[in-house]
Amino acid sequence: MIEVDRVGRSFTVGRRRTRTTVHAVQDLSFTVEAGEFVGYLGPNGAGKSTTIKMLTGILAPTSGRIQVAGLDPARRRTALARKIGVVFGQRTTLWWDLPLKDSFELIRHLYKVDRVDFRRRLDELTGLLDLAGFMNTPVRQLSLGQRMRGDVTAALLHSPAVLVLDEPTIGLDVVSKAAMREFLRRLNADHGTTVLLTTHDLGDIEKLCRRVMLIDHGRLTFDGTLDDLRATVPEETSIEDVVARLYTDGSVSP
Ligand SMILES: Nc1ncnc2c1ncn2[C@@H]1O[C@H](COP(=O)(O)OP(=O)(O)OP(=O)(O)O)[C@@H](O)[C@H]1O
Repeated sequence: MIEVDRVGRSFTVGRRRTRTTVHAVQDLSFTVEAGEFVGYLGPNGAGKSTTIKMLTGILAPTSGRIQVAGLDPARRRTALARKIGVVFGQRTTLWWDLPLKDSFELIRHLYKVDRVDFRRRLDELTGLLDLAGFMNTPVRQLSLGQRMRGDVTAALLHSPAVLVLDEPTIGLDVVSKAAMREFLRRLNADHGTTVLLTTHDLGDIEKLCRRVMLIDHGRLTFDGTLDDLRATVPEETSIEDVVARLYTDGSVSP
């Protein structure tokens, strides 16, 4: 479903004499099969957002090749939009001044979702994410947790095969976080939606992901199961300690 083959992305920063090249992602290769739920971890500045922007066609790679749902994201961004859903936890894709339900209606038009399919899907998502109480509320008046549920719904209205999530539980309280995780778990289990999840919340990873990929300084430093990741340290250690050690050492020795 997702194929990343020796991908690099660099940025030129500064002017004239201070001009330097930042290698945000380097020689990155991985494959995600249909139906997988994969966690994508890395310290600040590691290259996670750059990867996600390339997977969704927002940025083109400077080298290598990417295929998502059989399409080159940068070249086929519009076609890909029909097959992929994206949630950036720190930003909203909803219309700030419109009631939530109007945002959804606009998305139906943009994605040309059949009216009957849309109704069915929205009813299902309204139930699962408990949206009914604020469907008529303008987005700017929603709490963070309500807004996030709205954003996740917006990303799924066209029933995409792949969902890419960038910190979907950031700022949520424990109850909202648990509800969001349970929703994502069911989405993957019941609909077979392929999910790539970027988060700094290791609870998300522990609850949801069997497979974890770690990126550091733009390079993949680990790709394996959560158990493999834990096995990289000898004693009984929390996942936080394991990951903190990896971020500090920058390498994994099984
Ligand atoms: N548009 C840009 N121009 C210049 N440098 C950039 C740009 N976007 C990202 N970078 C640099 O590329 C590197 C990777 O950034 P990226 O945002 O992908 O990291 P990240 O893993 O998502 O970090 P965080 O966890 O802090 O969100 C960083 O050094 C960053 O400064």
